Amino acid sequence: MSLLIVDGVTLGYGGEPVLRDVTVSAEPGRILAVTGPSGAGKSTLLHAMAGLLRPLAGEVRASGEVIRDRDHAVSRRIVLVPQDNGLAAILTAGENLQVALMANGAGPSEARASAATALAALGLAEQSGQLVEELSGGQQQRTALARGLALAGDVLLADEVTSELDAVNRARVLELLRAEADRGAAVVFATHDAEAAAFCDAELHLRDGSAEPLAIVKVAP
Ligand SMILES: Nc1ncnc2c1ncn2[C@@H]1O[C@H](COP(=O)(O)OP(=O)(O)OP(=O)(O)O)[C@@H](O)[C@H]1O
Repeated sequence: MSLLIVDGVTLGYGGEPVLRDVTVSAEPGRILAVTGPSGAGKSTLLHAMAGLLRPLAGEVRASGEVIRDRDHAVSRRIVLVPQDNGLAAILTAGENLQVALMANGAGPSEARASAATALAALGLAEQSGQLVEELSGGQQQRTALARGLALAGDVLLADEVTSELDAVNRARVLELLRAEADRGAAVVFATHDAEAAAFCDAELHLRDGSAEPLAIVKVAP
């Protein structure tokens, strides 16, 4: 399992940096909440952790290795559940999981079984054969998380994975994030939801405007 370290990272898209000099670590067995208002840079930080966005300064390391790009992050078993779900709309829920699992080295029958288990854990057993474009927003969100959990990575980066869920499913997702940490993964959870953040072990709060220094407002003992 990997310790993911963000070390003095500055991130941006060409203009003023979105985040400056951010340092934080995501530890195996723990859930780190990344909070802050809309536009504060939560997704930007997760994208850098996932190798999708190259830092302007500083570095992201997993188990001591500097993450170069997304392919490298995938090889270090860093799994991203993106805010927009990233599902293929013309495939079924089950196929979305199976394709990802097979790309990750599973054989077809193992992929089918793991996909079924992960969808069932999210209450989506009945939806496995349904096209993603026919699923509700919340069902799509749960399918994307099921795919991320099925990949059983060393690091799970979950971007706003409860925003479209009712109370029952939100509680279910938080329990599954906890189980993922208990399995030994380092879990990073970007969220607007203060109650969900309180469920996590530590919190990194990003300030709007982002020129302000960042504060870790809660760190578990
Ligand atoms: N691809 C991009 N190109 C240019 N600017 C971007 C890009 N992605 C994000 N930004 C900008 O970076 C800033 C932070 O965006 P980001 O999506 O990281 O915020 P967030 O905290 O995740 O917001 P939300 O809670 O609304 O999802 C915003 O000002 C946004 O406009």
